[in-house]
Amino acid sequence: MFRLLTAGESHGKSLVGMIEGFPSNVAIDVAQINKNLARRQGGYGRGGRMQIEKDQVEILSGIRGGKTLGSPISFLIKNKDYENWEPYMNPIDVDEETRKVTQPRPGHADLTGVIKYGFSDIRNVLERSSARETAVRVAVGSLAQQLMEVFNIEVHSHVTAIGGAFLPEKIRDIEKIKIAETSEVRCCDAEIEKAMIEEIKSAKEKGDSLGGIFEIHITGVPMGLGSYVQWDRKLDAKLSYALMGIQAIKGVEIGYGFQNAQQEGSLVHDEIFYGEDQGYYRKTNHAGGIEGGMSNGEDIIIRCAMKPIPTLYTPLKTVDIATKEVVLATVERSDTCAVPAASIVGEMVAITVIAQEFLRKFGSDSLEEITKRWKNCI
Ligand SMILES: Cc1cc2nc3c(=O)[nH]c(=O)nc-3n(C[C@H](O)[C@H](O)[C@H](O)COP(=O)(O)O)c2cc1C
Ligand SMILES: C=C(O[C@@H]1CC(C(=O)O)=C[C@@H](OP(=O)(O)O)[C@H]1O)C(=O)O
Repeated sequence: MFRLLTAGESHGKSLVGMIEGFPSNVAIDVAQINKNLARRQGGYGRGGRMQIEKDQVEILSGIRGGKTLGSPISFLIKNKDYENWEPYMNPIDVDEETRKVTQPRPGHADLTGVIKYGFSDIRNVLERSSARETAVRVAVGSLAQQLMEVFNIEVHSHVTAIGGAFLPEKIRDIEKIKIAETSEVRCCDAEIEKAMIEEIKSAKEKGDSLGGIFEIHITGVPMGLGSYVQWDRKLDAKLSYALMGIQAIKGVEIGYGFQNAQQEGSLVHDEIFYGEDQGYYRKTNHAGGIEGGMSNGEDIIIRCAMKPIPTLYTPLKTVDIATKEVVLATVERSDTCAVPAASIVGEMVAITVIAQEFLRKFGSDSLEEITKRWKNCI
């Protein structure tokens, strides 16, 4: 079981991550981390900031000669944009009155953040509440992903809805889902992809924004991660907690969660079969691979709903916190839609939870120890 902390302001010098409890002797490919960072920066609908940044991880500790040491892993991801923001973001010396932000954006952390922490400048809030922070969680997830790949556990995702454009069918063929990797909006259906892009174009023209839904599939997860014995050990609870922790995620569904609620049990529960070769198995997976708070050996399937981006180029009404006058909300440079980017964050956050629970079950000192215990169990 490992824990993680992230730090860093969006336009500060750097983002920082620290992981404690990651096992030793795991081979780490930095190129794979950077590939995931690049995937998170992509997707149709992103704003100008992504033209400035080219996220790359710099490992500071915990890895030697390409293998983990079991000691805390720390790393940074530089913010290239800091050069442009240094006068406003220098940790020691800034002119607090220049470019003060006082017009809170509905839907963002701005208003409650300044009141909660006692600020007169919304910049003090938006810098940390920004989803720039998710780059760190993607880097952490990339380490978890590399550990899980040793045990044939893989994570994939695809975007199933953007605004009013959505995939009408539920796709359960992982090879089809992988096609999303080549799509600008990470959708695996060419027609729906076109409709999604049109939705984003039209929102952008209007100065509006969009949300959507993405789906995560995790394959190869053995039976028994998580537990039914205590509420806070349930795998579905842990996954939803972590995924809800991603900025703008407002709904998490396991399997056919909401649709199951509208059907009779006989149509919902996945019948149990046994075969000499595969052991226990199911012919359906309405449960999304989790029963009783434990992985049941089927693919884990999770959907996440993302609300529309709060910053609007055609802004909504708000109240200026300095004058208390009704004004239009601040327009910070912004994405129009970041559902494709969020799907990468979702993948990496989900695989982090799976890795944590995997280590809880199979031990967490060295890769060799974990492998022995895993082999005894499968
Ligand atoms: C990948 C990603 C990119 C985002 N980009 C923006 C953006 O450009 N502008 C914005 O206002 N919000 C953006 N958001 C959403 C805000 O960060 C989020 O709505 C805000 O922090 C308030 O938190 P909440 O929505 O969880 O309540 C983004 C979220 C994600 C996951
Ligand atoms: C920087 C990232 O996303 C940012 C998330 C974000 C927000 O409010 O969440 C606002 C925007 O920041 P900026 O005003 O600097 O353009 C996005 O670009 C990123 O994903 O790396």
